[in-house]
Amino acid sequence: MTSTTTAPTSATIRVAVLGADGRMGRTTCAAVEAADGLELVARVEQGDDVTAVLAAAGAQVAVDFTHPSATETNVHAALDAGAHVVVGTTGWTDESRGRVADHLARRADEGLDLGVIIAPNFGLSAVLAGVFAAQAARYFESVEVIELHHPDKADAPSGTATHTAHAVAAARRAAGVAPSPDATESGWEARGADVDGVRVHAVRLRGLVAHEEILLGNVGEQLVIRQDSFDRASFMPGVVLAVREVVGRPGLTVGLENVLDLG
Ligand SMILES: NC(=O)C1=CN([C@@H]2O[C@H](COP(=O)(O)OP(=O)(O)OC[C@H]3O[C@@H](n4cnc5c(N)ncnc54)[C@H](OP(=O)(O)O)[C@@H]3O)[C@@H](O)[C@H]2O)C=CC1
Ligand SMILES: O=C(O)C1=N[C@H](C(=O)O)C[C@H](O)C1
Repeated sequence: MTSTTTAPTSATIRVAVLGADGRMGRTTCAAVEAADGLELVARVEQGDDVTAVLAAAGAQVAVDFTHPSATETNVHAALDAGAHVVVGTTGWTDESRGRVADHLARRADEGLDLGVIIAPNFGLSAVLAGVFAAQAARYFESVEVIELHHPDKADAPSGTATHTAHAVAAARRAAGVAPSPDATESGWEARGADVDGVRVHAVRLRGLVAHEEILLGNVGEQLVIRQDSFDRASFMPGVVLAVREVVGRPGLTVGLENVLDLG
């Protein structure tokens, strides 16, 4: 059931959380309530009319931690309500991001400069791991990505690993590096997903939260870049930062590294 509060106070950013009953939603609601200058005005759940709830609550920023099948619809509904959006949910493609960019452009034409930040990972260790991997990628003959998660996760490979693989692939293309060598002739199902030419392996294991390794190899040497989120609290500084930033950052931003000026 949706709950809202009314009566805006001037200096605060009014925040709605979509997927409020989920693992990330619950943690985000608590982080928003604890953060200076943020006020939690709506907890939105499956079946709610997102545009109506956000408008009634006077939400300035919607934070989406729902499901890959729902997140794009939620973002359009939030933009219809005149809210900026911070998205942590995975499952985005060039096409769905393009439709959000078009929606933002239409709102800007109507005189409303809104921002959307889509970040596959809000954890600093994961953001830095992706940036470091992209920096290192051109210097190694081989690169593969392993992501490891709790077994209740809906999607594979993870949004973070997909984002990392694209960044690594782009860096290697820009530097003219050849594809990773691979003499595999059979058993391709054991070699992981092909994401932009980079092999990505997904592990699901009880006890894990969210973890990523980028393996880079040359003759006689290996570099392993690894990050671990042991607790969902690790995502919260990034979420709070994105909420504060998005109100002054019109248009679409993809990846927290760009908010942190690491991109
Ligand atoms: N960017 C980041 O740093 C992180 C991103 N994630 C991503 O966030 C997403 C959510 O993860 P997690 O919290 O673990 O998942 P959960 O399944 O724990 O929570 C998802 C919540 O969203 C609800 N929901 C589903 N569809 C809708 C909808 N259409 N409108 C509103 N609410 C909806 C679910 O309700 P119900 O149970 O009724 O279906 C549930 O309460 C995933 O895509 C995950 O990969 C996770 C961690 C960090
Ligand atoms: O589902 C999760 O838990 C996580 N999802 C995101 C992803 O798919 O990359 C971020 C983090 O890895 C946790």
